Amino acid sequence: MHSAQVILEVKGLTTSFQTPGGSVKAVKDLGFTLRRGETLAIVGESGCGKSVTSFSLMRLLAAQARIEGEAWLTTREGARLDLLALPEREMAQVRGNQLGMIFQEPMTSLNPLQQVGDQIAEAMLVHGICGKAQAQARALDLLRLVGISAPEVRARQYPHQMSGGMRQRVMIAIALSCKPQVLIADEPTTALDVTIQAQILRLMRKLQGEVGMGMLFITHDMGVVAQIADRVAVMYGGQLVELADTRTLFRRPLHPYTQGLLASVPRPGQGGRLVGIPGQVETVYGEPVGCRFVNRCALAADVCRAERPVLAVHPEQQLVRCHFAGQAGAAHPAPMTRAT
Ligand SMILES: Nc1ncnc2c1ncn2[C@@H]1O[C@H](COP(=O)(O)OP(=O)(O)OP(=O)(O)O)[C@@H](O)[C@H]1O
Repeated sequence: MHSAQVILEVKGLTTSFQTPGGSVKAVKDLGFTLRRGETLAIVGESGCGKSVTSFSLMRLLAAQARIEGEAWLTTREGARLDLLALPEREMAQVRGNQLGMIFQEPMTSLNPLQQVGDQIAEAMLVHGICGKAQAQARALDLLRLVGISAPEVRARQYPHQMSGGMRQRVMIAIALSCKPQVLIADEPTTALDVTIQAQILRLMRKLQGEVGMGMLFITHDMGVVAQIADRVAVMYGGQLVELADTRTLFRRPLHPYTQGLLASVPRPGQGGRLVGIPGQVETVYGEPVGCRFVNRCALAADVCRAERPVLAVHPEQQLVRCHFAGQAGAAHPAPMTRAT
């Protein structure tokens, strides 16, 4: 995996919004790489900056958002494009083509008035991937690929005639139709029940293996992370606080926030109470001195209020932003299982 080609390289991504209360840096100096065939999960509680990260990379935020930094995508043809600097006309060609997307609620992304087969074909036509007849034939192949039986019948249906799980499969078919280099999946299974969720995760993992794309998987659910991710980026207050391969992170989380997230995952057969993280994510205005997690952290000391912790490299290439990284020990290592 580690020798595979880097297809997305994000450096210093910072996204801010001007609000009546001041400037909010929803994402601050975020950096990571994504390799071909790799899944990187971005995790954290609501409000930590996951969605702003994905919308910044896709450049789908409202005009008042200010996005800084670099995000280099390697195209199928081998060109390197900075997604944050491309003129909008070129970005529109990249979106849905080199860069696929799936969101939490397919009903808001699918057109309720168009048959699903036509919606899948349209993505290919818009990007000039092939002609109409070929796009329609390929739409049926894609429906089959994502596990929808009787694709000839289903292709003529409208979104409301399908179940939630089936609509999400259609969204995946649309996202895969142009064979993207990178797929951004923002909470794609959150609205589904656990059985369907497991099916969709298995499907995404399988298709990723076949297509070879890199996947940025945004979720707040550590159980889902264990099933799908090769590496995990943990975000808090808009910042990366820990980055490690999934096995290392689950076995030996070093940041108190990651330890708290893992401690709040139910563990079969263990009984006992779930331990939550006290307090909640606060909106960060301006440039606070010190650690953004300080008000919720059991290890907080004077240095945490006075000095910003930097992202430091620990053994096994684990990146951690904490003055006391690992000092609470891997207090709550959670079990790790994979769907595939
Ligand atoms: N348009 C906006 N104007 C001002 N602040 C915003 C705007 N959009 C997002 N934010 C702020 O950015 C921060 C990060 O939000 P974001 O939606 O990325 O969180 P998230 O981790 O994806 O949460 P969720 O899982 O609930 O979607 C939050 O503090 C939010 O209030």
